[in-house]
Amino acid sequence: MIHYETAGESHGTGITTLISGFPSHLRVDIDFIQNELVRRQKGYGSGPRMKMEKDTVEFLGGVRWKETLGSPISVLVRNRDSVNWKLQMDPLGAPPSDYREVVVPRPGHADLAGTVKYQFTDIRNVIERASARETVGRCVAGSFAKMFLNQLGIGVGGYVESIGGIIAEGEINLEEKIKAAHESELATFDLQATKKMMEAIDEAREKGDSLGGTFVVVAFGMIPGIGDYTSAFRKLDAQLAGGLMSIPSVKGVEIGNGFLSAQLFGSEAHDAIYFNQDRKPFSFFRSTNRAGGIEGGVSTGEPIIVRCAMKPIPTLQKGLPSVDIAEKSDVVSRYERSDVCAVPRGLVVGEAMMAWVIASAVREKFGGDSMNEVKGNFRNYLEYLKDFSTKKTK
Ligand SMILES: Cc1cc2nc3c(=O)[nH]c(=O)nc-3n(C[C@H](O)[C@H](O)[C@H](O)COP(=O)(O)O)c2cc1C
Ligand SMILES: C=C(O[C@@H]1CC(C(=O)O)=C[C@@H](OP(=O)(O)O)[C@H]1O)C(=O)O
Repeated sequence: MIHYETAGESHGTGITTLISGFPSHLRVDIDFIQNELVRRQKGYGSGPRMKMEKDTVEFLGGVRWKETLGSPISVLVRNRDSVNWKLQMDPLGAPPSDYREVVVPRPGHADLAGTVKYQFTDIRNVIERASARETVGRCVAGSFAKMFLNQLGIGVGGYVESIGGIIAEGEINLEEKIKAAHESELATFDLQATKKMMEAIDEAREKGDSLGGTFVVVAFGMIPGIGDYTSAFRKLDAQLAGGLMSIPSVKGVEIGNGFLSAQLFGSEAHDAIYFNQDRKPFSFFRSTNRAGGIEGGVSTGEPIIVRCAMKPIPTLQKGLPSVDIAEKSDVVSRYERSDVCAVPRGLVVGEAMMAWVIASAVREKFGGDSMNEVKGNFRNYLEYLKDFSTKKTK
């Protein structure tokens, strides 16, 4: 029901995002959207490009006087770096006489597979669109999803859990971890680990290498019944896995205790069901949340917890063995510039994707053309949950 698409190359004019399916009268908080884009640019380990860009949204359609109109929303974020690529990226020009095609693919990037697929000889054509520059558009779309969910009391946040095998630790709850992460240069909550992670990033940079890590994204204020067990494609866990896995360099997605649960007895792995009349609107609850808030592809009402693993950045200053696709000769992969570690930036994109997937399932459940209608349908459902919790059926 909601849909987004992005267009644009990393060094072209900019990234446009076309978003459809949001109701009218959704308040648009421009400061919030801008702040999300600032968050996506930050993080120790970011490369020179992030100092160059100053991502700023320009609305081209769908928003009037700080509210959505119900029509498709079109947003442009310009690439500041594009001034340095005018001739190389000119949509209507021709290659400059001194132009040299990129012929050495980077292992780990889309370079070789993308070039052979689209029958290019110039790897530049792949680099431009496979670049995670595109994720600025995801964060624009995700900001709309977050603003929509916030109106219904659902919030999405997250934190970096590990970088290069250094794991953040601390006996604090999820909300506290996320709050602390907002203050940290690496979006993590453990000060000691942050220091070690920064040292590891420095070491990787000095060695011409790169690092990956893990981040955790969480949705709070969930109600039971979002997503669907009746269709493979509408399962919330499947949608989340797809959305988060689509982020460049994310190679693993885990819902709740996913991989750990494979080693346990059932009695240790599931979340027993309890009842407490004082809990409103839904009186059924769990004292653990090993399932990460989803059973059978449907939200249980507990927070949704998803962990993602990002592989190390593929562009290495020291290079990796590769092959020149024109000459068919052994070479070392090329380097211009790059992030050394992008896990804190990946986290922000992860939050955007989680918000998008949940907003999509919420839109599907509650329909409505205006925010009033959405909220009315939502309130009716809360009433139903209350009845479900209080009325005995036998
Ligand atoms: C926020 C973010 C920033 C990234 N920055 C870089 C970068 O500077 N250099 C690079 O080679 N890869 C970077 N990547 C990763 C590549 O885009 C990614 O590995 C590549 O597109 C291949 O896709 P895959 O890893 O999903 O197979 C970044 C990823 C994200 C999410
Ligand atoms: C531009 C962004 O990320 C880029 C993602 C990226 C890659 O290969 O994925 C490579 C780098 O770009 P460049 O080659 O121009 O230095 C990153 O800076 C961004 O996130 O806005």
